[in-house]
Amino acid sequence: MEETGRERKAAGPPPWAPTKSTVFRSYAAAVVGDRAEAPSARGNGVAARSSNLRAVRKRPIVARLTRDIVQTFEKCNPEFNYVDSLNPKHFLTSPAVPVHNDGLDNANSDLILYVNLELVNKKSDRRYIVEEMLGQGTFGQVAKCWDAETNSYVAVKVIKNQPAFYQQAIMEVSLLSMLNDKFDPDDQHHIVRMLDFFPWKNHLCITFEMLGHNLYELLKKNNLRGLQLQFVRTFSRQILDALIVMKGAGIIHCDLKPENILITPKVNSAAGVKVIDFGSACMEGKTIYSYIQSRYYRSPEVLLGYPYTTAIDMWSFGCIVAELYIGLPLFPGASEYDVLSRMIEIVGGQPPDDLLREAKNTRKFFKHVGSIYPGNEAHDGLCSSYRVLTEDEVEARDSKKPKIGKWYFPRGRLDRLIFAYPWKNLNEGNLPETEKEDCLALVDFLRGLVEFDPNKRWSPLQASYHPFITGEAFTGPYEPFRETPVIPVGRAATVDHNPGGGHWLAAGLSPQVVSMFSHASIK
Ligand SMILES: Nc1ncnc2c1ncn2[C@@H]1O[C@H](COP(=O)(O)OP(=O)(O)OP(=O)(O)O)[C@@H](O)[C@H]1O
Repeated sequence: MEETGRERKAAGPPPWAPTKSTVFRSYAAAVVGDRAEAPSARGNGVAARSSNLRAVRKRPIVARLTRDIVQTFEKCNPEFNYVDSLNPKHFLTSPAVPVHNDGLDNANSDLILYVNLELVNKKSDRRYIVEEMLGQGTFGQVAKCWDAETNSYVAVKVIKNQPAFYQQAIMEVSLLSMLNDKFDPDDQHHIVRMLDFFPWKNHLCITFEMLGHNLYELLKKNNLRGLQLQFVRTFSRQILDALIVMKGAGIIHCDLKPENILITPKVNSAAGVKVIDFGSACMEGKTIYSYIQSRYYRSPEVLLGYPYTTAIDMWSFGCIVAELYIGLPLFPGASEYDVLSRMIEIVGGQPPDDLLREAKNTRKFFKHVGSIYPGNEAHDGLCSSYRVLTEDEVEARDSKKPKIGKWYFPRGRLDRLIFAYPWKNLNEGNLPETEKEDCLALVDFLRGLVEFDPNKRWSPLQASYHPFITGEAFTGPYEPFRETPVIPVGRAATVDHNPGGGHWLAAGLSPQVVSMFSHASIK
């Protein structure tokens, strides 16, 4: 049941499939008061403050004292000759021991980055000067660089020097160029902008606009206490906007999580976010890998090995919305079994029988018992033929206990959880009317996202009409309009008409996005 290397291999995982998440350790350490030692989810412990001259610019006193320091030395001593190569390097990559690629790469095939290293697009002669590390991930490293041509900072992702990573990075480049150029030419839909890409010393480098902290970092800064509802709403609306565009393009992100949603520099003092990291993305209908998504945000159909669609991103999105509100991941399972057990306990019910019948991994988690198990009875009045395995049954089968993580919030159903937050033993009755309505709307919103059945789970467009998003009064459970199957615009030949466009505009969608979804009908 655990994610052993052998199991990953058997499932035909891509080399970039998420490794055991360190996020949980990070949260756990933080929650038990060991925040100082909590490793960053992105392992950017090597990120160092640069001491180079460019960085010095940011500190005015030091800047004044050291400005033109080389020229000053030269004036004092005509013999003085500054040689860049003798300057001790301030390494940003860890480990920085040269192993491969003529000593340019470390043992992990990462280019050894140091302050002031130049990454050059030889075709355009555009130079990016490395300043500090922003993050180290599965694919490679992301460094903050100075773009001398535009006099601005950019984020450069330096992909590992290995063919599989290179190939998948090419996919990232092609999907993102399609999203940027064709689906979001005016940069209105909260998707990161790719600015450039080029090979450098056998590494593919992808340049992005420079964004701010990711949402996990934001929650950490807030002591994992969750955000005010207005920010949860604003961020949710913007992420949905990006998801609408992605679904229209037929692109599944496959790794939506707080670390991949970055805060944008404030425009008119308005808070904003953008979706990043299309390094695991694929086209709908061309799904190759079964081992995808980070564990806490992994959808039931991916856990169970069932064919997946853009609906898996909506599951992850639901997990993110809940996490933004409560400050902690909704399903921080230590193993896939633990994640699924938490889903069943928090959401209530279980995946539908037809999914369990067809999924490849059902036997890892469920026992076939005949039509007697309550299963989804509370939802659809039907008994299930499948019962989830107990921990003892898993242990007896695997000869080891399944890994089960701690619970950092009160156990119970989603509605109780939202109403009880911030765990002050509140119940619905204690809340002021306005907050109660907000909470009811949030619970109802989440209900449509963390829905076990991918066919019933709301699409991004359907979710975008929920009162939690539109800000309309919440008067009762939301019934989404019926959406006819959409041929993703990425594959459709033309977009010819726009039924119900006016209505969609009322939901705050731009005419451009509305025009992309001319295939949906509003009932
Ligand atoms: N445009 C950007 N601006 C600022 N920081 C960025 C940018 N892009 C990435 N980062 C930082 O680098 C981290 C890693 O980026 P990204 O997720 O693209 O790399 P990755 O190798 O695919 O990571 P993972 O293996 O975790 O999926 C992000 O969480 C973020 O903190």
